[in-house]
Amino acid sequence: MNSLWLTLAVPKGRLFEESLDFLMKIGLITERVEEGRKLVVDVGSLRLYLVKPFDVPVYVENGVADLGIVGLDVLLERPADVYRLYDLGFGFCRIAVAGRPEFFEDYKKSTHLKVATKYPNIAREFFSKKGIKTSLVVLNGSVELAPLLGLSECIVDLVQTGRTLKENNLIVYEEIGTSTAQLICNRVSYRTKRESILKLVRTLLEVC
Ligand SMILES: Nc1ncnc2c1ncn2[C@@H]1O[C@H](COP(=O)(O)OP(=O)(O)OP(=O)(O)O)[C@@H](O)[C@H]1O
Ligand SMILES: O=P(O)(O)OC[C@H]1O[C@H](OP(=O)(O)OP(=O)(O)O)[C@H](O)[C@@H]1O
Repeated sequence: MNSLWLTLAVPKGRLFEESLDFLMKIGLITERVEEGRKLVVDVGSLRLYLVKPFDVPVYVENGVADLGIVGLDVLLERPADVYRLYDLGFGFCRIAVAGRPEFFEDYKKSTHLKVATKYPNIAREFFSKKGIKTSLVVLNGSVELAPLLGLSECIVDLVQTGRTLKENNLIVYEEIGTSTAQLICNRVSYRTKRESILKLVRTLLEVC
């Protein structure tokens, strides 16, 4: 492995293709990589680790990967001791509170809410700043089902096109924030592989 070799944790799933587009655009890779069963892929001067989105900061924080690509939503939910090098711009979505239209007036008056979410820390912090107590129901997906079935009064989830909310007759109550993909870096790698990383950042600033 030469000194130019960098390791990068890439999120599988929704952000995968755009992450590769980005790597191609800045010339770090010249051929596409398939999202298959192979989890370590050497391409160009990079070693890619294909991991779950929520695991990207874990690999970077622990120094197993020098760099990572991850949604801001993940970093807000699980803060990691890493450098945030660059906002890559893709993977835009909103983090929002949503629920049934009929409950909206009660929502605005509530001092205690039952909230279903995949983002318990974001939800807790948001409502606690507003002085609202929460009972959290942590789910792993299809969160929109919770208010429909009475499991919660509202949800905190990602909204991109708004289609999932619409198809389930839910509305956005409030926006908490937005999220885009971020390039993150291990703190030690930033020093020990400074030359390669700064070269990458310079290219990125020229091209993006
Ligand atoms: N509409 C959206 N819904 C979910 N994630 C989105 C959306 N738009 C952009 N993203 C970004 O994509 C990331 C999630 O990707 P993906 O949906 O593949 O993973 P996941 O749902 O966390 O994983 P898995 O489905 O494997 O449990 C989010 O962290 C966010 O940054
Ligand atoms: O506004 P939209 O464009 O409809 O996107 C939002 C939906 O996409 C995500 O779910 P995902 O597809 O990742 O499935 P999941 O519910 O299993 O997490 C998110 O949790 C919303 O449910």
